[in-house]
Parts: sequence; structure tokens; C-alpha cells
Amino acid sequence: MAELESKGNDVKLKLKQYNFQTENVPRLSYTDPKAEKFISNGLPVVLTDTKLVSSALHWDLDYLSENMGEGDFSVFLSDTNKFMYFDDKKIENVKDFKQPTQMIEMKFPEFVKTLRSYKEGDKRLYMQQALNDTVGRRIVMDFLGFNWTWITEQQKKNKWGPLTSNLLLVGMDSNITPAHYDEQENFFAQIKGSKRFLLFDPSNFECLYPYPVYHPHDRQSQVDFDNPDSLRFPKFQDAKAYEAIVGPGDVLYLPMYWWHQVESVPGHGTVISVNFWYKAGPTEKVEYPLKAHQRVAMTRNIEKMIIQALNDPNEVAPFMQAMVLGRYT
Ligand SMILES: O=C(O)C(=O)[C@H]1CC[C@@H](C(=O)O)C1
Ligand SMILES: [Zn+2]
Repeated sequence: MAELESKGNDVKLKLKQYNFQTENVPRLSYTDPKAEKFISNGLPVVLTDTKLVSSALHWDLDYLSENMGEGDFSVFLSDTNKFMYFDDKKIENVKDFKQPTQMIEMKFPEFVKTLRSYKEGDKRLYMQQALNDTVGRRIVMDFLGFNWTWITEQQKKNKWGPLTSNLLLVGMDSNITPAHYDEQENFFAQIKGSKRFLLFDPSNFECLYPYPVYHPHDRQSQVDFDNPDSLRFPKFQDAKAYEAIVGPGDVLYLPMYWWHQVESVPGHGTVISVNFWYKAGPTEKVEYPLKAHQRVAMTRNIEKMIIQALNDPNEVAPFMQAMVLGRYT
């Protein structure tokens, strides 16, 4: 991280600047009591010394090529540096939906070869694949070497549900995952290269205009951060961002429902990360006023109920407008 800090201004220069203010996410040792407090309060924090993925810090393209085994890996291709997620099960709900990326299955060596032969104008690549039991023995050993003691203690202390997956991310620098939120708790471990996170508290729901729940881009912001449409999205300028830059060995606690845009920092070549997604724990006691993320969860349930009841995504907007316009406005 020192390298990044010493080039503080340079990194800032290389990084895109947006028109919203950003505040830094704290960087703390995992031994700092404040760090545990952030996690238990569902606030983002960068932990600098968990050694969570120390056993994988030697991972690079050659090592992974030799040891990732014979499995197929999901590789996304994009004409731009943006890789917006979409749920292909919801494509039928939206007429003329244009897929922003294509996904192809590749063996790891083939992925590396394609990555290394990339030239300007080619489709950009981003491998995003949950680690599974098809990986080679060395990767299994590295995986077993993760600091499971610490992370399992966090899972228990915060009463989270089970670990659902570890997503391996291998991408080109400058790749961007546009702003979205997930419904799981996440420890995001950086292995090679650096990533910049722009994070927004769930209460920014009104400023980030998520797609409708029935849309393939459910959970993704409709706002193009590079060219925000202030007429359609007037509150975007009020969004309050936090920024975290993570380098090898850093772990970002990314609370569920927190919005995040993830940018692979230019100039570092291949960027490798692994995330740890945990199901949320049970809500023990409902306290009022409801928390922002609980309100978001409520909007999702209401939208799902209306979609199911009307059985036609095109009827949802008129129905909700009829319910609200002139009555609650
Ligand atoms: O871990 C998460 O929640 C994500 O959104 C991952 C999916 C794309 C990844 C990236 O680093 O670009 C981040
Ligand atoms: Zn995410």
C-alpha cells in the first residue's frame, strides 16, 4: 500500500474524478477495537493486516495457469471497460434488452493467452468465477491457508449466516464494475494490483436510482457515473461517497446493501481479488425507525409482490403511480 500512498496524487490523477464529494474509508489494523466496531455496526472499513489471503499473495497469471486445474471459468467480454452485471433469467421481462457483456467459459490457460494477446480495440476481459473443487492441489492448499480462524470468528461474532461463495476475480487494470449493491455481507480480499471502491450508504437509494427489481440489471444503478443524466436522476448530485483503495493483503469489509463501484487501478497490469460472501444473519429484534437497508429490502419485497400479483412487468409502474400520485404526493 506504501507504493500507492507515496504516489497518492499520481493515483488520484490516474483515477477518474466524479462530481460528488468523497470521504476516505478508515484503514485500520484488525487488532484495533474500532475495526470490530465498524464491522458490528455495518460500516465499511479496510483491514490492513488480517493475513486473510496471505497464502495467495504469490498468485499471478503463470501460477494460476499451472494450478487452476481443468475446469471451465466464466469470463466476461466487454466492448468497453465497464462490466455491468445482469441476471439472464430476467431478460425476458425487458423488450430489446441489450446485454452489456457476453460471458464465455474458458480454461484458465486459454484465458491467460487471450489476456496476453489483448490489443487496443479487442474486447476486454474479466474472469469472475466462484472457486470450486475443480481447482488443482496447490490452489486447494493456498485456499486452506486462508485465515479461516479470523474470518470465521467474525462470522460468528456478527451472527452472519453461512459463507455462500468465494468469487475469484482476475481482470485487466482499468476494468470497472459499475455501482450496484449486493444482499450479502462481504469481506473483499485484494491479492494483486489495486482496486478503488466508491461506496455509498444504503440511504443513497434515492440518489442512485436502482433498476426495477424485475429488470435484468436489478440492484444496479441506472446512473452512468461518467455522464449522469441530471434530468432523469436529479438527486444523483446529492450522493455521498466513501472511497477505499485496496492493495495486496488489504481486506475491505463491504456491508450488505452498501452501494459500490469497483475500479481496477490503471498501471498495475492484471488485478486479482477474492471475495467472501456471507448470507445475512436473522433480524433479532425490529427497531424503529427502520434502518436504510431494511427499507431497501422492504421496497424489494413490495415490488416482487406487485410483479407477481399483476403478472406483467409493464403494469407495475402504472399500478404504483395510481397508488401514490394524488394520494401520497
Ligand atoms: O464483491 C462484490 O460485491 C462485487 O461486486 C465483485 C464483482 C465484481 C468485482 C470487482 O472487483 O470488479 C467486485
Ligand atoms: Zn458487488
